[in-house]
Amino acid sequence: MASVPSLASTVQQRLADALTAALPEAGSADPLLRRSDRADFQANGILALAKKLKGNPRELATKVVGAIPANDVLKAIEVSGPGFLNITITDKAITETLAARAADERLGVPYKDQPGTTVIDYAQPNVAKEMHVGHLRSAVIGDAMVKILEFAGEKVIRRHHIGDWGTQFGMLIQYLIEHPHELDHKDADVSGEEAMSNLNRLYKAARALFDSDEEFKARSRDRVVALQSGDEETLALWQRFVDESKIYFYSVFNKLDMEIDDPDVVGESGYNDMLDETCRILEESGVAVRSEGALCVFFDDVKGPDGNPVPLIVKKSNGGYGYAATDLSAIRDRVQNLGADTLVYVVDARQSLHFKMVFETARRAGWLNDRVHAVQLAFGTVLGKDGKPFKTREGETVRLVDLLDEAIDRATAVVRDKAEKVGLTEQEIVENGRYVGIGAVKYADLSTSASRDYKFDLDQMVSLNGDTSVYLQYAYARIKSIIRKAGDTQPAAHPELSLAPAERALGLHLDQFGEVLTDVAASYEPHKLAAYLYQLASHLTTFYDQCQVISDQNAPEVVENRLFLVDLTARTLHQGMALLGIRTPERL
Ligand SMILES: NC(=[NH2+])NCCC[C@H](N)C(=O)O
Repeated sequence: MASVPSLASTVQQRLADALTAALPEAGSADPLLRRSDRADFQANGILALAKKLKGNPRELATKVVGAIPANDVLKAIEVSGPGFLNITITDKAITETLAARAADERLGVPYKDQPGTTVIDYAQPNVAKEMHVGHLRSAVIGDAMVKILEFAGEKVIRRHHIGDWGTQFGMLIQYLIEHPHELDHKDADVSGEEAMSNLNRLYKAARALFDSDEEFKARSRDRVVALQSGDEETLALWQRFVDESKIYFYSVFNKLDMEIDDPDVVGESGYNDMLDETCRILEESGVAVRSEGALCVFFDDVKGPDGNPVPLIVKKSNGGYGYAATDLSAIRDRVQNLGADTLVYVVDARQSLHFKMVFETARRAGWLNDRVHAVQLAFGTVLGKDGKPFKTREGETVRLVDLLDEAIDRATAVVRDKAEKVGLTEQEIVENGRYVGIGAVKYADLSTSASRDYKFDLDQMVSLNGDTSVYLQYAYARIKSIIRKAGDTQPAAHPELSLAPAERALGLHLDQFGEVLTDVAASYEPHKLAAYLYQLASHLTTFYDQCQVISDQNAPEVVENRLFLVDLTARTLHQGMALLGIRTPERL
């Protein structure tokens, strides 16, 4: 089905046409249309135009209004104040537009004008290490962006750039060689928890030995050399660490109700074969230069506290490669082999300097250019209730799984509280508890601008009132229960009916869904979608206060039109939440 133009864009177009007709000397001026409290929309563009044309704004405004041909979208246009236009839409146009949206399975949301290929780098934990709240943010924000971009028609390739390479593996592998049963499982289907606790135990033991035993340290260093030179036995053991960690990662992602496909997990090690060439190209083109034995890229605007330039080191003086060489190789791969024209990195803001230097280096090398660009969707730190970086009382990093389990427990209690009234089975309580708990965690993250730090506060997250996912999930379930009561039929719209103020407000908000999604797909700001959905639920609440849906007092077509409105609201909520990666249970 074709996309449905929003009423705002229809009005904008009519005003722009009238502007050109009435004031040809204005060229193509923007009427600057905004939603407004005084009417449905307000256009402020004539003020600026009057200044430019040295005319009287009210006179110009009157002229523009006179040039609008008769139509059944605009009910009233008033010139007000110094030369604003207050615009009211007809009820008929609102209902007809909504009916067109309802008839489309995409709710009339347009596809991107020129879809391209985006490679998005997100959900990138580190092998043999616990996942923490920072990994949660990357996963949650990244997953939402993947869904939003795909919905917009973009081709999206996911890359989970896990930390699976580095000198620490020498120590781990050497320890495993000397204690060969440390990663053995009791039975074949080992749980993620068990896998991680094995890795943790091994890591701690290896670390302790490494720090206390010089001979083990030496053997570990030799092991790094063996790993880097591709020794088969060493690589096979390294692979065991990766596989064991994946069992754990996948169990966490599964708990997060997130799909991660194994072929999309291309960790740092996946670029090993490219590192030499990447450095050779950079050196030969003069982008990178030798400095104190290391291969470096310098930037005019990157200096340390002492005023000396801080370079990006692509190859260390001992010949080793680091994080930067890998990321530069990944850019080449993503652009040249995967055909990306956009690269998105959902990574902690604390790595912003790294990405700034990596992107600039890639531009100098020509891998990024006018046609191919890269952005870091940088996110802030997760704070505890006290406003300090999130730590346990003992000062340790909080384990992600513990948090998720606690969120699910709290949410299950909330669901259970109301379960009897709704008539939920035990199985539904458990399932809904998961959806509400995981939804709460995701929504808390997605409803604040990613660049800001946010407080991880479970009490607030599962609160039934306020800007939370449960509030939205209840709004959805309530509509579903009304629709079930009405007999579960597909309600039709009645454009001939006049609308109450709360119906118009709800309707006009519903009409903005596509615009919001287009904006979010372009700006990488999923919090705008969360804000839109919260406002939608708030409009719905006002609507319930002011308008009865099913009532003997209402004519049957009023009932049906209201059912139509709430049904479209439910579909919009469902679609919007799904794009944020959050489920909306039918009964709650
Ligand atoms: N291409 C990248 N560097 N992606 C980000 C990787 C994040 C890294 N594994 C971390 O835990 O901090």
